[in-house]
Amino acid sequence: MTATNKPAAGWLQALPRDRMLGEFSLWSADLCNMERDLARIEPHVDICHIDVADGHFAPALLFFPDLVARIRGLTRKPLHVHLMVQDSILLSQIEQFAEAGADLISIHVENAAVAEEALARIAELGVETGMVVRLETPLETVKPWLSKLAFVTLLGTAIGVKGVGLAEEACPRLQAVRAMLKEAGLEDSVRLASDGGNRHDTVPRLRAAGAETVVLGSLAFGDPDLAARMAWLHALPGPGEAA
Ligand SMILES: O=C(CO)[C@H](O)[C@H](O)COP(=O)(O)O
Repeated sequence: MTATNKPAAGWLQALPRDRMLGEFSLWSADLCNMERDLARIEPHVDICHIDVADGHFAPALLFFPDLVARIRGLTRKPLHVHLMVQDSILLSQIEQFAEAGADLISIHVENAAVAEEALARIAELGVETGMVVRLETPLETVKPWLSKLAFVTLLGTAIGVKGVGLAEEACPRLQAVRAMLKEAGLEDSVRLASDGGNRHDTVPRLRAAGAETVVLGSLAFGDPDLAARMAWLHALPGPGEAA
């Protein structure tokens, strides 16, 4: 595959709305065997999720543009870049990850001081716009931005960690944002995602609370049967649907 494998404009709107989608977090791939793992997930994954962290905004140092450009050449699936970086470098990171081939770039609501310019730039670059909310951040902070977004992600754990369980408040927070979207008439235009703590027992609860996509780390890369994992995910009943 080559860089020409980038999905066409409108890819996000073309994804089904009547079933839960699976984003796979490439942080949980075998980092020394990324090409092998990308080939294994290609027939199954809905969106590839790429965490970028600068060691300040979030504790880890994760992914960089040249690596994402290489990944772009190895997959036809959409690349969602989740930027966990300080305000001062946000715009430059947006430029670099868009150039590398990102299809959706999410910034944090906690980047509020530069968020307006950042979201405008993401859109100008022809990339879908997303925003992520840390677990401890009040949900009202995302409300003013909703009309500018195609994607909202709520963290279900502390920022920038993996291997930890879902926080109790994750499901009520999803329900609250789902209600906010409905009230604003944006339910059909903004997708709601949950990132962190996604396990076999927590994902059905997140789906019932209104999550439309979940970021899977070990639940995907540790599963020998991805076809069955995705069939399970796609069949989970949504809010108000019978189990
Ligand atoms: O992006 C993430 C954390 O920010 C993923 O949720 C992370 O890769 C989770 O891994 P796991 O589900 O194995 O804990």
